[in-house]
Amino acid sequence: MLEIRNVTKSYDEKAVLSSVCFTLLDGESLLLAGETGGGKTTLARIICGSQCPDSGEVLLDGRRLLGTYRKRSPGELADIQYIFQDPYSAVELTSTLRQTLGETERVMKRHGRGCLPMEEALIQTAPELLGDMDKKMEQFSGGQLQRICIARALIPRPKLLITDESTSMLDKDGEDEVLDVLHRLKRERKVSILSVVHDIDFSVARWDRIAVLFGGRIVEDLPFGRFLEEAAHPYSRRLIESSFFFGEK
Ligand SMILES: Nc1ncnc2c1ncn2[C@@H]1O[C@H](COP(=O)(O)OP(=O)(O)OP(=O)(O)O)[C@@H](O)[C@H]1O
Repeated sequence: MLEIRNVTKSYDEKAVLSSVCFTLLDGESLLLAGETGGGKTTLARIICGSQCPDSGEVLLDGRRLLGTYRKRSPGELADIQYIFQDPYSAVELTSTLRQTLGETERVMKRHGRGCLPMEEALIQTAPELLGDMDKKMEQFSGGQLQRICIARALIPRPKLLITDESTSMLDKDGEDEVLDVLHRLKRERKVSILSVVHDIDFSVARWDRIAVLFGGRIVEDLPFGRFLEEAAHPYSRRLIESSFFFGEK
């Protein structure tokens, strides 16, 4: 279980996160929505260790995780994997699929850690690419690249996947395929998912919970199915209205 306790973060004395608290249970999926520039990515980076909070704690299975990558053990780093918004800049485009996935396998082995073989990871997210191991990354579509990034993230056998606007650069088909993969991983491999989003698509009712970050705090935290009716904070209501105004995707 992931537990965030009173996390604060300021940039140049501007408070971005003020005492953020929430928990994410094993195998649970949480959408983290909030205003633009509201600190969602900062919070996600603090959880995975690429940024240090000013104060507060991140705990995984009751263990306090230290500030940044350098202070975390290989096992703690393996436990939390991050999927970036832009799959094109998350990979080396001139490398082959085999090199891309093989590098993560090698790093895990170097640290003496067991891992999911790359072919098995690919079967979970993009089985149709198993015959394309020697193709270069630049030959794949954005949706395929994002699913390759998810396969790479599975190799260390993580407990938690953090996705940061990971479908926002994809077309509708690519988005649907990535969401299908994430929900299947949660269901079948019991991976917890924390998904940072700008807007909420209420037609994809497969998330367990929605939390809303506003003014540096979590102002709403409800089961997905109760959010439309029970969300009370004005910003949550705005999220709902804009979702219906612009039409569900
Ligand atoms: N390294 C940094 N140095 C200074 N300011 C930063 C830094 N990273 C983020 N910020 C600022 O902190 C605020 C929160 O940024 P963050 O990216 O976490 O928000 P967000 O909710 O993910 O935004 P968006 O929805 O637009 O992606 C913004 O005002 C941003 O400009």
